[in-house]
Amino acid sequence: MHDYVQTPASFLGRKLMTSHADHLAYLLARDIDRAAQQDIETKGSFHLALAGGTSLLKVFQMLAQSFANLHWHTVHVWQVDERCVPHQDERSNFQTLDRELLRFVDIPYSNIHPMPVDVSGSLCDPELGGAHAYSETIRHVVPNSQFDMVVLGVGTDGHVASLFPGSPDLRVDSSTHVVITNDGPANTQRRMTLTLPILNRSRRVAVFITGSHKQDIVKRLEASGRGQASIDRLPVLGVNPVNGTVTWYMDYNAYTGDHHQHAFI
Ligand SMILES: O=C1O[C@H](COP(=O)(O)O)[C@@H](O)[C@H](O)[C@H]1O
Repeated sequence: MHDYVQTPASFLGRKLMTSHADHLAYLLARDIDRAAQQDIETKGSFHLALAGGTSLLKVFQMLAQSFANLHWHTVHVWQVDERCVPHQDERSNFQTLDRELLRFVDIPYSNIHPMPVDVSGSLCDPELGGAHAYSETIRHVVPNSQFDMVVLGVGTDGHVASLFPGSPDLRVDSSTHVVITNDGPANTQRRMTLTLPILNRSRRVAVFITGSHKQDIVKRLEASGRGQASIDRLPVLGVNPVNGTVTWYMDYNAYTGDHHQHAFI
């Protein structure tokens, strides 16, 4: 006897989409494709910022396999966050992005915007001003510094991009768009990351959460209050674009865990 669970259409007041992980990756890739087609038709370009982590691998692969016909030459790809490691390092988010997506699509080199974490072997050296440089590139290339779509993951501790619980970077002023952080757990090295103010300027945000190891964080988010104290504890709660949409994509394992069968309502 299967246990049927109906999932609601919203999570924390924003749209929720649930499915099995593979299908969910397809749905998100399809939504990126649709948004890109719409924006390319109306304004001629599409600025897409992509997070790192393992959950998004399936989405990158899906985009490469099923949506390679998108007009990639008018798409700009940006990074949400990056570890301060060389691009050849397997921990590099850019390496993953390139390996799983960029090398398979027809995107011009000049439309790819890796975070400058490795400048001639100097990794996130504050003297070299990499965070400022990335912020300036965004300001010059992205109209109104407003990404058309940002795709995020969530850590089991509630971190989003490379903004970790308790980080002072969760309280930066609205003009600070890119920072170097060193606030993660002991085993995470320094990183470069977009901040909440620029994420919250985006026109569309997708948050992709899969796997039963994310069940606890989903429950904590659901039970949490709002306000700065909650954001300090669970940074993803700070993603709340005033003029943009947020869609949560959660697979059944992350959302309802042990139940076997599910249905949309
Ligand atoms: O460290 C990071 O973690 C989050 C979540 O990653 P996942 O492996 O659990 O999918 C990710 O969104 C972030 O960009 C990344 O740098």
